[in-house]
Amino acid sequence: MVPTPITVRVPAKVNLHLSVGDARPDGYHELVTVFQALSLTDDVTVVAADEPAIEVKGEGADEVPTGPENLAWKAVRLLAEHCGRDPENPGVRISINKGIPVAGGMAGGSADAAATLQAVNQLWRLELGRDELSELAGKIGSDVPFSLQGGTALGTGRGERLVPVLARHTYHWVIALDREGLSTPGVYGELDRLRADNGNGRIGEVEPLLEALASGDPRQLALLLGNDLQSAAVSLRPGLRRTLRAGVQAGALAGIVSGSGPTCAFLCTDSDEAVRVAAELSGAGVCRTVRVAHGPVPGAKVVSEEPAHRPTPPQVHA
Ligand SMILES: C[C@@](CO)(OP(=O)(O)O)[C@H](O)COP(=O)(O)OP(=O)(O)OC[C@H]1O[C@@H](n2ccc(N)nc2=O)[C@H](O)[C@@H]1O
Ligand SMILES: Nc1ncnc2c1ncn2[C@@H]1O[C@H](COP(=O)(O)OP(=O)(O)O)[C@@H](O)[C@H]1O
Repeated sequence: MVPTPITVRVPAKVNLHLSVGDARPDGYHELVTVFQALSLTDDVTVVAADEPAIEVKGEGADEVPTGPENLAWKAVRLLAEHCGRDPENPGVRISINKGIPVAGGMAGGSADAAATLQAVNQLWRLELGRDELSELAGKIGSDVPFSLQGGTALGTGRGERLVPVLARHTYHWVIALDREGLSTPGVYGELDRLRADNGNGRIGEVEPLLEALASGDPRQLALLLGNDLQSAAVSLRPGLRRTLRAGVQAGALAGIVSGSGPTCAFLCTDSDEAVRVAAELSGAGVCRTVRVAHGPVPGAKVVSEEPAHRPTPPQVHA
């Protein structure tokens, strides 16, 4: 029988609010964050195969590991252990098509892990429920549970404890990608260093932002976007200051570094304005490339389940 591949589409995220507490004894920082899933996506396809393998295509594919460090592999191994299969020989081939910038603070690796959990759950007919998958997701990385869930959500703990948030509106974003990524632990470490040196300021409470999301007014939301990691990302990549300024000068309501950066996200009033801001920003020469996106969008979702080699349909000639 021809094996049936399963493809899951999974979104990037931006943190609308990212409040970072002190480092915990385990090295992680206590967070209060609001995630929003955006329409930049990766597609992850899994198929049963004698020889396990991983293939990565699309934007930034060269920078993504194809060995055991790939978070998609970690997801397969974890799921294999969980259901009593051999994690060394799970019999799965994975193909990742990247649309989410790599090492950009948009949780691309986490997204691939979430998509793989979802896809392999279906491939092996495990029927694990949402809560069980989310618990496994949290073992892979702090952002993985959100990539599964999508939408808009409040995250606490390491970011893995989630509560959905009411968001009444579709928000329109311009995403400015930088030439090179930043390391997440490196940015957290830089924040600790800045705080030890000068008591670096902290963003306010999350409640006003939650109220703005409930109201659905992008102008109100724009005033409340905040990210404690932004100063650390800018300290490591000073050029981001110019990018953030250029987006607002181009007409965005506000700009923010996405998570640990260096991607910058600009909130716009509507989709036409986002296209206009994107065009102007791409001409300003402050970033590698520019995308438009909207959110919230759903989390990891199966988009196709079809035979790998579909018979060619008969050709009809006019
Ligand atoms: C900063 C955020 C914001 O959503 O994402 P990115 O912007 O990088 O995508 C996350 O906190 C990143 O989450 P994720 O990328 O899943 O991180 P993990 O694999 O769990 O941890 C990688 C490293 O980041 C640091 N880390 C992560 C989460 C956290 N709450 N405190 C931390 O200090 C630790 O040094 C940890 O070893
Ligand atoms: N499937 C994957 N896609 C992208 N990066 C991955 C993947 N698996 C592991 N990585 C590693 O994770 C690092 C962080 O990538 P990514 O998750 O895209 O960014 P961020 O943590 O900034 O959101 C990359 O530099 C890469 O080495």
